[in-house]
Amino acid sequence: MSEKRNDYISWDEYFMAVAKLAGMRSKDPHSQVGACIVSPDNKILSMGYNGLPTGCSDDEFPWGRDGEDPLRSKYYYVTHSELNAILNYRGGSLEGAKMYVSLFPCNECAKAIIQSGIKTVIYDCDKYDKTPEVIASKMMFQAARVSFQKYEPTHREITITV
Ligand SMILES: O=c1[nH]c(=O)n([C@H]2C[C@H](O)[C@@H](COP(=O)(O)O)O2)cc1CO
Ligand SMILES: [Zn+2]
Repeated sequence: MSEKRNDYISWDEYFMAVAKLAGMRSKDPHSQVGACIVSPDNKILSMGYNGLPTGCSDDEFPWGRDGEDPLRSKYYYVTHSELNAILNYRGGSLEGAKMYVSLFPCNECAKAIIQSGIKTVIYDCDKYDKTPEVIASKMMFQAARVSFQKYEPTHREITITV
C-alpha cells in the first residue's frame, strides 16, 4: 500500500463532476444545469445551478416551459447556473478563470462570462446549438476571444454515497 494510486479522477473529470453535482440541486423538472468556476491554478472559485432568485419561492413560481402567458412559465424568473456561479463569487476578480458547465451557455450568460473576465468555457451538452441564443453566444465568445471547448467524456462512473 505504499504505491501512489493511479486511478484518481482527472482535473477535467473533477470539475465537470462538481458542475453536475451542483446541477443536482436544481428544481427545474426539465433541465438541471450546473456550473463550476476554476482559477488558472485549478482552485474552485464558485459554483451555481439554475434556480429562482433569493426570495422567489420554488413552490410559488412556475416551472413549466410554455403556454400562452409567459408570466406562467419559468423563463422570466430562473437565474441560469452560469450567472449564479458568477454572482455567487465573493472574492476579487475572475480574470483568466475557466468555467465548467453542463450545458452550453446562452447569449445572456455569455455576456456575463465575457464581462467577468472568464477566458475558457468547457461545456458538456450542446442540445440547443441550433437556437439563436447559442449561435449568438458562440459569435460573442469568438469575438471576445473566450475559448470554448467540448468536454471529452471519459464515461467514468463516479458513485458517491451520502
Ligand atoms: O445556459 C443555460 N443555463 C441554464 O441554467 N439554463 C437553465 C434555464 C432553465 O431553468 C433551463 C432550461 O430549460 P428548458 O431546457 O426547459 O428550456 O436551464 C439554460 C441555459 C440555456 O442554454
Ligand atoms: Zn444562460
